[in-house]
Amino acid sequence: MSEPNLQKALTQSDLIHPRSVLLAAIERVAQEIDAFYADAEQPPVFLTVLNGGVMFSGLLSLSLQTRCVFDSIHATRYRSGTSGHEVTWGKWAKLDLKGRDVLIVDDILDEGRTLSAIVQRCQEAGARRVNIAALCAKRHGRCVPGLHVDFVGVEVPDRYVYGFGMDYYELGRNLPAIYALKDGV
Ligand SMILES: O=P(O)(O)OC[C@H]1O[C@H](OP(=O)(O)OP(=O)(O)O)[C@H](O)[C@@H]1O
Ligand SMILES: Nc1nc2[nH]cnc2c(=O)[nH]1
Repeated sequence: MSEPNLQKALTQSDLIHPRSVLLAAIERVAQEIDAFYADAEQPPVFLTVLNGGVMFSGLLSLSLQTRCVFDSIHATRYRSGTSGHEVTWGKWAKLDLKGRDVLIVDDILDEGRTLSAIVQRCQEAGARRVNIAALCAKRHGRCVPGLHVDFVGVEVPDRYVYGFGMDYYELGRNLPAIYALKDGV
């Protein structure tokens, strides 16, 4: 493949969700999360999944009333490309998750293999309750059976998407909207 070119990719993509729609969705998700944790006995662990979850995580956390403690992990399956492989772990949480409520915060639910692996590791670490917030979820029937995402911002089509944290060959993460490559690109 030739050097990835973001400007060219944008000409071969559709704008799916503009910034205004994403910001409104994040506000709604924050309210849902606040309602969910209203009776929590201890601050949940707000666990950001690097790298793509960073923009969603930052905006979401600033809109939450819930008092949280913050940590992050890095899990990747796409390794700077547009197709998935097995999950590779970078960093894991520094906090002890034993007995804690954990809210996993990620950019996208696609096939759900990354989120499934993260949930499993949190459970193995002794988390009391594990829930998931994702900025977007892809519409298709290939998601890991049994995986439940509790809080979803927006749906995206079954195409490669990027922007608002998500990369196109590591480019475009700071585009303030979500784009999808056209089929066949
Ligand atoms: O549902 P799946 O098909 O498993 O894919 C979803 C995962 O893919 C993305 O991470 P990615 O591997 O692109 O890593 P990055 O966030 O560092 O770019 C995203 O952050 C999810 O964790
Ligand atoms: N950037 C990006 N990362 C993903 N991880 C899983 N699916 C996708 C996708 O469509 N785009």
